[in-house]
Parts: sequence; C-alpha cells; structure tokens
Amino acid sequence: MPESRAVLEVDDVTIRFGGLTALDSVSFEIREGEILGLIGPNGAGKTTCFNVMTGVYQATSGQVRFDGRPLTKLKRHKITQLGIARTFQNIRLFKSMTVLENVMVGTDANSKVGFFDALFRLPRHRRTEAESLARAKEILEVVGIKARYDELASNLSYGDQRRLEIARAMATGPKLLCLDEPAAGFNPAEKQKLMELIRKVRDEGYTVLLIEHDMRLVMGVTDRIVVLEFGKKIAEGSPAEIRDNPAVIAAYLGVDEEDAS
Ligand SMILES: Nc1ncnc2c1ncn2[C@@H]1O[C@H](COP(=O)(O)OP(=O)(O)OP(=O)(O)O)[C@@H](O)[C@H]1O
Repeated sequence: MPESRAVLEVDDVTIRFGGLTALDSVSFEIREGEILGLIGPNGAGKTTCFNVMTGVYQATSGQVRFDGRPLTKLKRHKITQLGIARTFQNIRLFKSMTVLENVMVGTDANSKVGFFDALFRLPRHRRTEAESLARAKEILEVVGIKARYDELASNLSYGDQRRLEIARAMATGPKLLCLDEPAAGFNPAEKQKLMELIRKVRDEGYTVLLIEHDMRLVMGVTDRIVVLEFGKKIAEGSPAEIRDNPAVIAAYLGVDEEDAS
C-alpha cells in the first residue's frame, strides 16, 4: 500500500526553556488517516511537542508544518481553523451547558457564517444552524452519548465527559485530532471501549495523534509510534517494532541500552 501524504510535519524542532532543552531536533510526520502514538517516560517532552503543534508554544528552532503550511507565529484559534483540534488531560468542558450545546460550540467555531447573518437570522444562518445541529447529533452518536444530549455536561459520568471532550473536538471538523491522555482515570473496561472509539473515529476519516501512558492501549490502537526520551526521538515504527526496540525497553526500564539487549 502506498504511504499516504503527511498531514503534519515536525521538522527538526528544538524547544528550550531557559537551560532546559525540552525538545531536541525532533522530526516526524503524521500521515493522513493514521493513528500515531507519541509516547515516552515522564518528562520526555510529549506535552511540549503537543503544545508546539497546537500553537501553545513556539519552537526555538525548526518548524511544524500543517498541510504544508508553517504554523510558526499563528494564533491558537487560527490553528483550530486550519484543522487541528485537541482534547486536554484535565477535562475542560462547559459544565453548565448541555451535552449538545458543548458540541455545538465546536460546530459553530467552524461555521463560515458571518456576524450579520447571525444577527438578522438570515436564511444562510438558519440553514447553518440546522446543519450544525444535525452534525452535532451525528457526532454524539459516533462517540456513543447521543441519548444524553439534553443533560448538563456536569451530570455525565467521568468516562462520558471524556467522550464529550472528544466529540467537541471532532465538531470543529479537524483534519487532525490530538488526544492528550484520553484514558487517564479509566478502568480496563473503559479503556477497551476507548480503543474501539478511537478506531471508530479514525474510520470516520479523522487522522489521530494519541499521547497516552497506557502501553496496552497505545500498542493496541495505533498504526505507528514515535518514542521520545529526554527531548530526543529515540525510535519510530509499528507497535511490534517499538515493543521489541532495545532503546525503548531501556528508556522504560531506566537501564543502559546494552544491559537491556
Ligand atoms: N513551560 C515550561 N517551562 C519550563 N520547563 C518546561 C515547560 N514545559 C515543560 N517543561 C519541561 O520540559 C520537559 C518536558 O516536559 P513535558 O511536559 O513535555 O514532558 P512529558 O513527556 O509530557 O511528561 P509527562 O508524561 O510527565 O506529562 C520537562 O523537564 C518539563 O519540566
């Protein structure tokens, strides 16, 4: 099968915070339609990498390109408009809004309707509102919480709140969906369901970047994995290749590479 094109390219990116090099000449790409896992021990630089892709941090040197376009100096909302959406390690929902309203915030963020269309409720706005509503319900169906659309977000179980976060990110119509530790706090049964959901989301046509500590989940759901340690990329490959890679084993066990092999 031919390799699909790169949606996002991290090209020789270095990020320094004072004397600390959080990312050190890191390069990799995320290909259209794949689920890419980004893993590494605590402090390896995963979140920093995520933040540079979503406009929270600027690279000290190097470049991130999305659809061939440099993200350097773009504001976060601009990056969302370009098609990168993310969820957060700590859930950030509008707790006093309903489930459906939370998702509609995402579809509205992506709406092309202008201020005057909305103000005077011009036909274009009404049509778009109906489309947003239909799309929001479709997405809730995909993540499995459509029946609860009218509940307040705060009334959902922890697991369903995580699903809603994913739904809200999907609603912006992203070309790349970044999930930051979506399984945090999940029990094994919930993790299993999450794996199914991530696959389903990909099958809906999304490209997915997954940062996750749970190895079983990462190994079970990703197509490729990039491994960071102390800010450097130490390995890249299929789950099977990564599982058997001595440098990765050493990084996780905290022993020298020679000792691990
Ligand atoms: N804003 C910042 N200012 C200073 N240092 C930072 C900042 N953000 C991250 N770091 C440092 O950069 C390094 C990489 O951190 P990062 O959070 O990216 O790692 P991580 O792989 O996501 O870790 P974890 O798995 O624990 O979340 C760490 O040493 C961290 O302390």
